[in-house]
Amino acid sequence: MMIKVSNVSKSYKHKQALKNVSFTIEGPKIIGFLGHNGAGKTTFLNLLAGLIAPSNGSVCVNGEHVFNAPAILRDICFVAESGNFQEEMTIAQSLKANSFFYPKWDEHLALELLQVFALNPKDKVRSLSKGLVSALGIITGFASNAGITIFDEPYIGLDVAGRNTFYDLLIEQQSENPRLFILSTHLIDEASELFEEILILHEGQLLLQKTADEWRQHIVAVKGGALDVEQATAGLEVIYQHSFMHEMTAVVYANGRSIEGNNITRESVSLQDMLVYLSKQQKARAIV
Ligand SMILES: Nc1ncnc2c1ncn2[C@@H]1O[C@H](COP(=O)(O)OP(=O)(O)OP(=O)(O)O)[C@@H](O)[C@H]1O
Repeated sequence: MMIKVSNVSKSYKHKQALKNVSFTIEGPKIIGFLGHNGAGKTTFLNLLAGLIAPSNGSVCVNGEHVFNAPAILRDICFVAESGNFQEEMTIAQSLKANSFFYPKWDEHLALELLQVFALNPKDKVRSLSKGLVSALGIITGFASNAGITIFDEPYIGLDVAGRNTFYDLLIEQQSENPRLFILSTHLIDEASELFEEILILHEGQLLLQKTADEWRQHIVAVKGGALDVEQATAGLEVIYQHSFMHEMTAVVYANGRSIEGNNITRESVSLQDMLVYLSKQQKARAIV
């Protein structure tokens, strides 16, 4: 599956949620789609699921626009943050309705996962706790077998055990039946080992797109005296830079180059920290 996003902007009445965003993702792969509150993640995921149209630009899957394209949408399953289920249906009815919609639906997996999450198929969606609605979303997402499966904050209300079950399922499904999974979550460090590629949005703009290897091996925080750090990182892509007195921290994309110098330290950067660095850098740029 290939998603091509070209110059996409999306405005609501008083708010521009996405600003000229372009990128390409190719799967199968597990993608981490990250950003602070209000960054535009859900807006983009709604666009990708064909639920809303962009104000400008295009979102294409395998070369076709997703908006108003019923055939493509049968291969894209969007599990929304709030749980997009009919409240009056029972769990069994909800799963049945989805099985009619998604041509590659895996009934056997759906039944197995009902037991894993201890859901009673006769219960009405309306009666479920937040965690159990999340479980129903997780079951629907995996059983849909859709080429693109999107989980937007899939485990609200689920405890650690439930979240670990989700992570295990994601790994198991990706090895048995590889798909393009897109996962948007605030629990970044918890999920970061799963991601094969990361996209970070900030205030409607794409700040970073890197594979997990690029991020783990090549993104480095260099700390030390300002002149030493500047010298050691000269010519590299700077993700974040901050000086205080004569000390400096620079987070750089080393791209295979070794970073040498006197009186400097080099540290790897967790994904959670990178998100913080990126948004601080954006704020600093906005002030300048
Ligand atoms: N239907 C809407 N009408 C008006 N503004 C909206 C609407 N949906 C989203 N927005 C605004 O667009 C911006 C992006 O929102 P969006 O929900 O896409 O962000 P997000 O990254 O998913 O945030 P969160 O992590 O908090 O869910 C926010 O400022 C939000 O208030």
